Amino acid sequence: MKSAYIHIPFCEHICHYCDFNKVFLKGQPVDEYVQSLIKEFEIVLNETPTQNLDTIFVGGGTPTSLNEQQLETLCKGIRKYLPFTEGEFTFEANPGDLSIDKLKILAEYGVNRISFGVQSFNNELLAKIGRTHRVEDVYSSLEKAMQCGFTNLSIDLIYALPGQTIDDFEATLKEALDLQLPHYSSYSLIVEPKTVFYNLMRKGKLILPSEDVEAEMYKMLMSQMETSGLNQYEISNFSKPGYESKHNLVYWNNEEYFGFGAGAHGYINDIRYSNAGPLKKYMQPISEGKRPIFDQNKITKKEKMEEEMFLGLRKIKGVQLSHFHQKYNENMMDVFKEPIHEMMNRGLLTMNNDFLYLTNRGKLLGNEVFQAFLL
Ligand SMILES: C[S@@+](CC[C@H](N)C(=O)[O-])C[C@H]1O[C@@H](n2cnc3c(N)ncnc32)[C@H](O)[C@@H]1O
Ligand SMILES: C[S@@+](CC[C@H](N)C(=O)[O-])C[C@H]1O[C@@H](n2cnc3c(N)ncnc32)[C@H](O)[C@@H]1O
Ligand code: SF4
Repeated sequence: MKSAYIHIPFCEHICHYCDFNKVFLKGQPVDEYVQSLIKEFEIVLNETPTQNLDTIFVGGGTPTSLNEQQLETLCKGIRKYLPFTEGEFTFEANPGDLSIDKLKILAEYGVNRISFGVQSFNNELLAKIGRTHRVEDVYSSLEKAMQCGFTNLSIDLIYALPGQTIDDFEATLKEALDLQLPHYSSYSLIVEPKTVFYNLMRKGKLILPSEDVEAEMYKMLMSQMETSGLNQYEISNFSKPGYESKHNLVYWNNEEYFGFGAGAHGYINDIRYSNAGPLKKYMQPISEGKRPIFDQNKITKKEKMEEEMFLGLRKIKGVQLSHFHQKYNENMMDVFKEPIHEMMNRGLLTMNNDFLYLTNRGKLLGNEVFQAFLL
């Protein structure tokens, strides 16, 4: 499998929790940015010819903050330069941003999956975390998307938000699940440096649910998803059979992908790289026909094996011993003897005949487990 990620770094508002690479849309050189992206496709594909991509993911920032014309130009450029015939083609969207005209353009160019940043079904909480959409927008956006023929729809939720109670999250989950979508992602809030929430926290003005409450919310999430027939396939991701996000599985399976756009990261021919994040630093080299690389690293075999574990253990089915042997010609139980034993003794990892995977307790302490594999 091979993929492409394309980053659109514009947002019509900045949420209080978000530290992704993004800028306030107003006054930005959006047309020039779209042209730079297309030029970047051309430069990179020239340098690294590729047979076929299995998935494309346009994320952000907010891809749907582009206007109709910009969306169409971008989609045309994608289809012209990226070798993609069939597979998963996702756009991220903010509820309320998608007009029928925009949806028609996406459909026309082969987009077949939309992931909406819903976050919560509580209008008060939405306002508190700095979102501008309201619950009504979620319903109208989903309805429009379905009208335009989209069936592979997903929503993102965040839990353990400031002031959020277990009952509140339960109500949000119920509304989300009543929609009977084929895919859901639900992340626990991370308070990231340089965000509004971080500053509030430092001043002691951010009241967050306790760790115990957060763990309760996660357990409730898993059990409600299961009751609704959704299969947990990764720490934070749930789907109906066949609707797992193939793009994200490329990351967790430690496979390769191009990263296009400001701040995007990629992994091609054993090199992990990231593009320059600030718009000017991204666009300048491209205008001279050069790649906008900020940093790159050749990945050694040892690092590759570590990443295989670090990423692969996020999947609920875990990492496969026979696949590891086939890929690296090494025995996983030898290479990672110590962390595997330690994590198994602590009841965080377990094993069946060919898979090493997280226990229920391990799912709650995932980050500790993943870290242990960085030798
Ligand atoms: C970077 S956003 C981009 C998509 C779109 N602009 C949006 O806001 O929905 C992708 C997802 O990351 C999640 N996310 C962003 N910041 C987060 C944080 N600090 N903690 C937990 N989840 C976060 C949100 O669920 C969000 O939908
Ligand atoms: C947090 S995930 C949400 C995925 C969503 N839940 C789904 O199922 O499609 C998506 C975000 O991760 C970030 N992201 C993903 N791949 C990336 C890459 N290759 N380079 C930079 N950022 C990336 C982007 O900010 C993007 O909005
Ligand atoms: S969460 Fe989405 S809309 Fe909000 S600032 Fe981040 S990228 Fe923009």
